[in-house]
Amino acid sequence: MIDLKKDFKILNQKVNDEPLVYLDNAATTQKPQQVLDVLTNYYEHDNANVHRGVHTLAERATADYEAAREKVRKFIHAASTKEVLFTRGTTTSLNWVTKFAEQVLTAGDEIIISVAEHHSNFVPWQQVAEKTGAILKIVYLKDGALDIDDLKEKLTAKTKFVSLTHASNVLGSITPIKEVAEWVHHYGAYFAVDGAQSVPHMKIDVQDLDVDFFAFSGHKMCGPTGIGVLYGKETLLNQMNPIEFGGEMIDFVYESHSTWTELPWKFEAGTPNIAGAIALGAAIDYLETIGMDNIHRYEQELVAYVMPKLKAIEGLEIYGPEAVEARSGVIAFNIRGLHPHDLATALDMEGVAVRAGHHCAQPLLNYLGQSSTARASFYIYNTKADCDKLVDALLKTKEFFGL
Ligand SMILES: Cc1ncc(COP(=O)(O)O)c(CN[C@@H](CS)C(=O)O)c1O
Repeated sequence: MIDLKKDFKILNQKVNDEPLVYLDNAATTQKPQQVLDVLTNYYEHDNANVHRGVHTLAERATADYEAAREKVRKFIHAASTKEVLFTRGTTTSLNWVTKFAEQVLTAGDEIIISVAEHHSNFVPWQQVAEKTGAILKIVYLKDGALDIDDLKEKLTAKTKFVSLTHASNVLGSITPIKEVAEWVHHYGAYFAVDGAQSVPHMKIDVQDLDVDFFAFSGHKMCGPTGIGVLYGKETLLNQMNPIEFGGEMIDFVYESHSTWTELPWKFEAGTPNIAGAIALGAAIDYLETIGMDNIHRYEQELVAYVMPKLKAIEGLEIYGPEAVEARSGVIAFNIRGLHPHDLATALDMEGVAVRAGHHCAQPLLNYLGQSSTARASFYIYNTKADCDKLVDALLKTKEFFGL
């Protein structure tokens, strides 16, 4: 991978007099100049509301907005732009899926999620189970990843929804979505996938995976915050009631009732995040220039490089699958005798930015017997020198605390 840092001015700064080493990409990624320029250019030259005006700027803004939707469609290989809904991000997308679940679930139906889910794919399902009387079943782990046998055992004729993360934001484990989809559909259930930590890092083909819903966030893939996507099969989105009501999503408003417009706009009430969507399109262009397979391969190279060095640090415990090829670029770890927050603070003193906490995955941390961990997460602009700086800063931290 060529050194991409030149596209990311933000990375060219010192933190505590040390060069910044940004390793918190699972939280949010940095934005290349190419994306920032598109965002600025939109506001400087094309800004207007979409689908509502015939004047030139409105036509240009609408064309740019819908071109971004087409870029998303192509990026995830959806069959139609009708299946690409712009949302605020993964959390909103998954909440929308549970609104559809509320429509179709009845008491006694079963929902399956895993213990490794992010809160945005855990709490909404708790809520919909409570509202509908459906039963929420949890699948557990084996060797640091989803236990497929446990999933198969828990699938029954009563299973109506399965919702799983494609890649864990803590374990770095990657779930075999295509295999799971076959099992889920064999039982006649719907399958939703949380793609927040997979879409930025690997090629996604929603038709090949045969998922019913797929959610992801723009800010985790070089795009701005506030824009995300919910992919849904057209047949299901046509059955789904609108989530928000108002302008744009209507066909006709009578005094007595209203009718809805066609997909995808049925789900886009009000003025959308026009600039965010257009900038997400620019982020997709940027990532496609590098190539998603190249990105996945490069991240696995970094993980393969750093893992032995981390494992050689006495007292450092790593969570997640052993095999590098079963992992994304997320590595959660703890050092015996050191609170993760103290560890992350000490690393920050060395210019190294990692996350510490429960990573919005408290059921998982509890299952691991931990209240919190530190977490390093790599992306396209990280280098082996960044890996070496992480290891060096960890050793200095251990020395500082006399561990
Ligand atoms: C697997 C997974 N699923 C959903 C989300 C939510 O994404 P939003 O863009 O915030 O809606 C995230 C975001 N995880 C961040 C913030 S907690 C992390 O540091 O791990 C995620 O990792």
